[in-house]
Amino acid sequence: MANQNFLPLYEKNWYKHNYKRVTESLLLILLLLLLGYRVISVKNYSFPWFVALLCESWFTISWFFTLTTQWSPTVIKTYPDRLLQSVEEVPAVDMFVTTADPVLEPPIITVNTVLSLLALDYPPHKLACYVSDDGCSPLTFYALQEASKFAKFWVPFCKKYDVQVRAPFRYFSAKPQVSTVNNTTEFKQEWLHMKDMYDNLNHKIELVELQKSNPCHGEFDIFSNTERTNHPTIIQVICENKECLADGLPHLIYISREKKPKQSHHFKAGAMNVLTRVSGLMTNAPFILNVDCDMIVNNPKVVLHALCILLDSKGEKEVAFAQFPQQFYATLKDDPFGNQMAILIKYLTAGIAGLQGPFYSGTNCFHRRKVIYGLYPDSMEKGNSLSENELEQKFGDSKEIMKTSAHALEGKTYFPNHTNISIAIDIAAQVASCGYEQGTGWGKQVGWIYGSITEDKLLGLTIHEKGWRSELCTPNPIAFTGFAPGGGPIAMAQQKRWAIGLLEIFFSKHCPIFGTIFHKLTLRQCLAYMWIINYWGLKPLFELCYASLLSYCIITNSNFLPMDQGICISIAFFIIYKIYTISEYLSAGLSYRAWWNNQRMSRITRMNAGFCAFVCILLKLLRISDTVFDVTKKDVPLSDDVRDDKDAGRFTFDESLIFLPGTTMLLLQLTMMFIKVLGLQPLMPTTTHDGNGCGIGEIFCSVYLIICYWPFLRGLFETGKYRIPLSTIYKSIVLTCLFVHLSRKTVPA
Ligand SMILES: O=c1ccn([C@@H]2O[C@H](COP(=O)(O)OP(=O)(O)O[C@H]3O[C@H](CO)[C@@H](O)[C@H](O)[C@H]3O)[C@@H](O)[C@H]2O)c(=O)[nH]1
Ligand SMILES: [Mn+2]
Repeated sequence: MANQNFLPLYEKNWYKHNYKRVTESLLLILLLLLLGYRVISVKNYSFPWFVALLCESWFTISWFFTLTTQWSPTVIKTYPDRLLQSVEEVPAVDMFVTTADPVLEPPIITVNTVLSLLALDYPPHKLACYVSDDGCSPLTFYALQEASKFAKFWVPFCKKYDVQVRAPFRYFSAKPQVSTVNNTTEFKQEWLHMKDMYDNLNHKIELVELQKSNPCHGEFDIFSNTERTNHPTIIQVICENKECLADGLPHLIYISREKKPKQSHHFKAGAMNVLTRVSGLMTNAPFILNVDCDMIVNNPKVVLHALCILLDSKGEKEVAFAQFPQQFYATLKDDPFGNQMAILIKYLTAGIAGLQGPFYSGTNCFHRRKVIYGLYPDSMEKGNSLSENELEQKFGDSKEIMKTSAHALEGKTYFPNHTNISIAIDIAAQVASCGYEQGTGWGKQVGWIYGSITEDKLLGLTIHEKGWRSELCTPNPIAFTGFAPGGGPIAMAQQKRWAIGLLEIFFSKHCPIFGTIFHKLTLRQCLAYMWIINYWGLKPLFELCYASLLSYCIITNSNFLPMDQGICISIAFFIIYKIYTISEYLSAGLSYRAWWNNQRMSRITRMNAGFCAFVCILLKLLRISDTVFDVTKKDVPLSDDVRDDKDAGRFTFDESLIFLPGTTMLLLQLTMMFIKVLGLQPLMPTTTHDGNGCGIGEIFCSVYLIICYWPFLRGLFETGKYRIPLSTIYKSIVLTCLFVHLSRKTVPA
């Protein structure tokens, strides 16, 4: 199947940001200077001085992670035309969609994602779409059935008029694009007709949702007496392209794996493993695309772009997966919640792509099935034939799974009876049961690896550790777009989950440092993994500590920032860093406002989510409580013109403890200002050093922090969901008093 031509199917170009590199190095030098200054100025030695030294050392290490990660960015260009010329027949691709809760993830969203997949520009008989429903919801099933009926009209319409965005809610939310092809009455009529049909579909799904009348009759019988956490496996073939028609539709299969109460289901990773096995029995495609239920296809040629990488003669031997970035639709202006990650994608992700390859981000990714089955790059050429015994140990005792897995590992890409999907259902139900994985390699050496709620990073890491590379693919138009949760409890909980998951990886045997020492993770890739673990999980603690130090110094009238010329280093760092980040935003075509919003939000999210994640990890390490994957709530997207809503960019709060660190930090800084302004600081402590009280530097930082926490400051006085709940405020007051009291205790009378 490899590309016979000599022309590569994709090209990779490294580019240099010289100016950026110089600034980054300068910042590193300044940080080192500051550390050096702290160490040599013996006369300043004091408790705050040492804590500051510790935090700043960590910030220096963090900066080093960032610097190496974005040092050598790359961009690749794919050539789908060359691909089509060089292969006789394109390979099959299995597509996985996961959904977990019909309330948090309204079925209409999943339906749109599925429709955008069914309408891909790729031979439909080579595609199969598997939807995993961890919610075991008849509504989701019903919605998919209706969607499949609608798809019979929608897919031909999209292909006929070469529609770009094939998720109807996005397509109909914009005005129809007028071009010469579609500026006809015929098109206009069809457009109206399709819109009518879609509205009808939407209406039907909403109606069932409203009536909550679970349609538990006929085909829905299977859902009677089921509970979300207690039900047998349900697998239904919603649409089967039996004759393998090239103008038919892809197969569509609904799967709700067996659940039993009190059994660990491993959240999304568990769902992905069931999907892998069931699809292995049914279609066993050599490539797997997986998306979250809200990640719609935005570029119908994605499969071709991904295959350019995976089928390229070099890529075929080295590249395990092709990752597309996570980008978002219907985004708010100027990124008020700092969650659009534009800068992260532009600089850091591109930088990682220049190393061993981008992290697997859980969605928008094409995997090789054999790599998921545990293949090493060295076995790629000779193939990997396992004995009967080994197969059983790894893949479990289903004869069919053993057979199909062996096929996949040996690279026999076409499953012999790929038309007999319905026949496989009974066996499929068996491999989707909760007991199947017991004593097998699933979740350990095979499939999605268990042990972290950011299962994506963990799987990607184990693949990189085997010596595989990965590639980042950024076609134009953007490949996939998804839903970005706004600012407030939902986003905060998501950030916390990421932080927890990354810390879980750090504190496990899969820690990237071991990956470099004992396996084939390259050093710089290890540093890139350390960058992400640090950014979400570790650094927030030091930030919090640094911020508390500020308050401590103001209360005790001491200082931790240099009082002499040393302060120039800090000031220079602050100014250059700010200019550096502003220029990053401006050169990415973003505004000052977007820059400021991101600066501010990164203080807020890091401290709140990061600190809570740390507490959760402590509880886990102490075996007091385990971590859970809380699904992010997704809203049905509004059309483009409705989203100028003034309140959309306002921060919201709820009772959750996640806002406690931030609220406390704000109250603490405000109290400090009061103490300072009213002159309530203790007199100059009988210091051992030169005895300067707290200086202008501390005051400046404190004011800066208060400005960053503006949404919280407003939250103290707002109403409704924009208000910080009183219970949180009370708790923060108690903590603040405690902090002030303890700090004062340390001052000798
Ligand atoms: O028990 C579960 C929990 C979640 N999911 C699915 O997992 C996906 C991601 O969940 P979401 O709540 O949207 O989390 P995000 O934080 O938005 O997801 C990001 O982070 C996750 C890891 O924390 C990755 O798995 C995702 O791919 C990545 O997009 C969704 O399709 C869910 O339906 C399940 O199938 N079963
Ligand atoms: Mn999501």
